[in-house]
Amino acid sequence: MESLLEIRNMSAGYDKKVVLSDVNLTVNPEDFIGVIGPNGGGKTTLLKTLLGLLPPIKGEIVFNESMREGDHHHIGYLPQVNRIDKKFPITVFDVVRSGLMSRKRLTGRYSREENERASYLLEEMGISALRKKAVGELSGGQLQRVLLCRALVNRPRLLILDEPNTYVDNQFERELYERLRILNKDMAILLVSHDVGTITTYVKTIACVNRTLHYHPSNKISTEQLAAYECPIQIISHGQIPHTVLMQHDH
Ligand SMILES: Nc1ncnc2c1ncn2[C@@H]1O[C@H](COP(=O)(O)OP(=O)(O)OP(=O)(O)O)[C@@H](O)[C@H]1O
Repeated sequence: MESLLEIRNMSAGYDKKVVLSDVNLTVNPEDFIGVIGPNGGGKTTLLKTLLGLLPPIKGEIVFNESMREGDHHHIGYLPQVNRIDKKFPITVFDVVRSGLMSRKRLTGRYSREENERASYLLEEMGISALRKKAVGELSGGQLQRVLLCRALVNRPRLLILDEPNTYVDNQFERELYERLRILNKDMAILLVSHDVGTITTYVKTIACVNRTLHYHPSNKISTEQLAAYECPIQIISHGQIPHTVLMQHDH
């Protein structure tokens, strides 16, 4: 299996409430997939199943051998910043290292390489000076940078980002998307976004999620196609859509 993972005929949901059904998706190492869909369509549910937080009701997710390390999958995850408890008294450096948690459990402490990796990422992201700060003291943009370091510290083969354009910091948002382009040379990326403009600018392919998943093997998508996938653009978009990036139906 050359792909990183395959979702096969999966249904997922909560307490017998099926949110997603018949989901099939193959994620390859070079993929940059934008995940879009209306509110409540099941995007977060899909992420939860990939992260192993929610077992499929039906079907399965098959991970490539290279994605597995004990019970740990090589997935880096950047949560929505508003899902983070900022009152938690933990330093920036420890948050970054917490991305290594499953390794630490084996030995009880971090190796020199792991500490160096965490320091390197802080340096890379231009936030070394924040190393000893408590996360509660950070701005939204700073916190996002820290969380991206955490997502990358374990050298993931797949990076999952949940709605990064809810970032408060516009400069970081631009920086982030440029950074993702570079990171995509080394890892697959799955980006959940409400911003169709961003999606079509940066991603390579699109997954429309609304009760099921329609895979669109291009980053150009017309409003007609979105409608056919039951992902009408008015429902998805929260802001203005730069329609130049959307394919016209006669193309
Ligand atoms: N823990 C839960 N228990 C029961 N139902 C849930 C739970 N979490 C989500 N749901 C329901 O599952 C459906 C899909 O929700 P999900 O959060 O996956 O959608 P989404 O596409 O991520 O939406 P949004 O764009 O608003 O974040 C919704 O109807 C939601 O109410």
